Amino acid sequence: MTEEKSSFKSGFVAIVGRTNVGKSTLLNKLAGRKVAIVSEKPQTTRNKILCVLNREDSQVIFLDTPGIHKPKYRLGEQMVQQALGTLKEVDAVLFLVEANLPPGPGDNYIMRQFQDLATPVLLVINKIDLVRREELLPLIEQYSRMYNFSEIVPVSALTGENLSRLLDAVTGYLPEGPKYFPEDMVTDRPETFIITELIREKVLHLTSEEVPHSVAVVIEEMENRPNGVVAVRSIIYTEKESQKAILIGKGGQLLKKIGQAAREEIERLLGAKVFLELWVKVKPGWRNKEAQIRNLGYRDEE
Ligand SMILES: Nc1nc2c(ncn2[C@@H]2O[C@H](COP(=O)(O)OP(=O)(O)OP(=O)(O)O)[C@@H](O)[C@H]2O)c(=O)[nH]1
Repeated sequence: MTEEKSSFKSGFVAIVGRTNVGKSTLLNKLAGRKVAIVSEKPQTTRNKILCVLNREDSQVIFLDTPGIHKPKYRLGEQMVQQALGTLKEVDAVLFLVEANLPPGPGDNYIMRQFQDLATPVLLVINKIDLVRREELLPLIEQYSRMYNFSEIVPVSALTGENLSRLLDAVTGYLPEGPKYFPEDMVTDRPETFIITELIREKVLHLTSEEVPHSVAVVIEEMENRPNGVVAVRSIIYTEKESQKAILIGKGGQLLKKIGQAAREEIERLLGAKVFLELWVKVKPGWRNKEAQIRNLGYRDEE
């Protein structure tokens, strides 16, 4: 994890909205040429990282949560529950609607998922270039009667109007945190990268200075099991036997703690149950960079 000044903010933001509201257009415009990561792989039961937006003082990771949208076919209860779990755990939710249409059944369906949700929901009224100003106010009033939105931001994803205001608003809901992704990274496996970083972060938090910051984490295997569990096998490389012993701890206690803490966060990221297997190996001179390169080149059997 890159060291940042304490005021750096980062977090996860779920984007929801029915088809055609302009989700892709918005993301492309927000990311501009700075898009670091776009995952093309369709993932039906897992949260998909849509893009990672880097600003000077923040990093926003936008997630898609497929189970929230009005189902074209009957979604499994498990998938809906997972999606709702995601909404609970992200730092903010962006709910996209269209300025040129009144709230419809698709919008209502999504808003019903927000009931009892503590996460701030920002209403983004898109396509304001299609309506006159005086039409906007009644629409804003209509939506605010339907749900207690934390903020309402009218934008045009097409022209870019008000998008910087939207980003400022979103950043306001992010906690202080690390830069999860390097700015120049381009990969279609962002999850793999972030999982190694989460494990590494737990190692650093739960060990003393005797274990240097140069531990490397590699994902050996990642598999989506038919029961919806994502199985991850990961190796933590240390430089010396003594460091390995520290990491494992008495009776394996520390490694267990690291695994538990990392697993909870990986589950939050993927929106799925995770089975995490951690191994510690000694490899003198193993540099972190090599681990990253290896992870970026990671492939699964498909
Ligand atoms: N006038 C106008 N058109 C927009 C705006 N944003 C998106 N559109 C148009 O709306 C249509 C749908 O936009 P998309 O970005 O594909 O919508 P989406 O929500 O990603 O759609 P799905 O992928 O089907 O969920 C496209 O024709 C866009 O050009 C906007 O701010 N103003």
